[in-house]
Amino acid sequence: MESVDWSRYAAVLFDLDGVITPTAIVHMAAWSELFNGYLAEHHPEAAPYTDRDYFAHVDGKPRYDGVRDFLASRGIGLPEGTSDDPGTALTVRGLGNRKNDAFNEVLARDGVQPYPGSVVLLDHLGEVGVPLGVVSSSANARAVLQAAGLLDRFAVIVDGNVAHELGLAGKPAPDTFLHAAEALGAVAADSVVLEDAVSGVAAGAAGHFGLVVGVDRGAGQTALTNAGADIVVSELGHLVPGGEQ
Ligand SMILES: O=P(O)(O)OC[C@H]1O[C@@H](O)[C@H](O)[C@@H](O)[C@@H]1O
Repeated sequence: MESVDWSRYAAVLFDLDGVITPTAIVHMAAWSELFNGYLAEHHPEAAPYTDRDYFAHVDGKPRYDGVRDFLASRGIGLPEGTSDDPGTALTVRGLGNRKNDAFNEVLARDGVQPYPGSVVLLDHLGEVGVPLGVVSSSANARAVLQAAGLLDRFAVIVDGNVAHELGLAGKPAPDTFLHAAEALGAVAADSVVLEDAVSGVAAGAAGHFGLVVGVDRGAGQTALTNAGADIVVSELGHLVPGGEQ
């Protein structure tokens, strides 16, 4: 794997969960608990939810889109409900909120340690002086960055709340990435996207970013390449000069 000459770029945009922090694993566990509990109780005839469903229907998308898209894969449609539905409500938003409670319990209990290789890359980019942004579908992105001690590394954070307030379409649409690049004073062609989810890589490709890096944490090299990744790595430290071994 060749390292990247980061000084060529005007902005670098990171997805968070699964790219900077291993919190994709926490999301995956919370989703599995939610969907398997729901299916067992209400649709025992349906095929159980697996990690394959996560990568195909949920990974990288805004919370309620993930609920809706997974349920649709089993032919199930629920009323949308409202964002303040309790976790017991049998609505798209109620189920999403139930999962969010489980995610936040684990976050409070275990804290977050970033991937060491991702910190190596962030340190290097800090030295190069490229403006950095986080573009995450998660409404919990700030809390996760804070817990990881990395909140101050990023000049711009476009999370699930910002997207909602500004009415930006979620990944796989490119809108949140384009907004972050613009906020950093850069155009897409001079900016880099780093993503572990097929939906996020597809968003980077749709936005015609200068470099789309797929980070394979389980989605698979082929799936990320097919979604539009220019290169795929397993570890962000490999993208730092001298860090490719
Ligand atoms: O429910 P949240 O924290 O707003 O996050 C939404 C999504 O955020 C993405 O970053 C994760 O990859 C998904 O697993 C998660 O479902």
